Amino acid sequence: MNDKHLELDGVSIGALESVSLCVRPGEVVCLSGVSGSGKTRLLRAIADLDAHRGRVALGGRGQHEMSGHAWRAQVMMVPAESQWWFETVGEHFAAISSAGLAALGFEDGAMDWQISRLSSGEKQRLALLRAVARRPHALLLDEPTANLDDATTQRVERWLGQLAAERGWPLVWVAHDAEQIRRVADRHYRIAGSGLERVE
Ligand SMILES: Nc1ncnc2c1ncn2[C@@H]1O[C@H](COP(=O)(O)OP(=O)(O)OP(=O)(O)O)[C@@H](O)[C@H]1O
Repeated sequence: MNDKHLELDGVSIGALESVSLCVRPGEVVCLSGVSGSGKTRLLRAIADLDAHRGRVALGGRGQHEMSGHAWRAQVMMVPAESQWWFETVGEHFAAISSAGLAALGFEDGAMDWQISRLSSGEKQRLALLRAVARRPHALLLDEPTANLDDATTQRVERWLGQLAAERGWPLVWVAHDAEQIRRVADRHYRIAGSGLERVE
């Protein structure tokens, strides 16, 4: 199990200035804010996908002490719109995770599906499974249930919450839905102006 904290110290990107935050292993921190307030950009800064100022570290090791590729293998972002490179689902996975597929409402046969046939909700769930299968040490989720119905949303929430606790991931979860935030968050911050404001 991972025991590494994800730390942001004075991170600035776009309109956000000097954001500092520490997410503990197994802790779910939700980020909300109006459209365009900078939630996605902050996740992209944490994943070292966009240029930013300030320090981001996992377990005391700074983002810039390793290549972007090595960093993102540990601090993995699942964007709102997933990218797929091969023709079938299974080609994106090193091995079949029957338990993971079942937890997300799929049978093993889903590995043979063509990417072109996937619904947005199927893509979203399979992108989460793909990220989890790569054994990250921290996870950044951008509206991971945006395309899902209520029952599936809650199934995915339970699955992610359990995995974060079991594997000790610091988890940053961008969400809009207040009910969802109440269900999943250990802490909740709203983007207010150029910073984060704690919501109790
Ligand atoms: N690469 C970029 N360079 C400059 N500005 C950008 C860049 N990417 C996004 N922006 C702008 O930064 C602001 C924040 O964008 P961001 O995607 O982080 O918003 P968000 O809070 O995730 O919004 P939403 O809830 O609509 O997804 C927006 O005004 C957007 O147009």
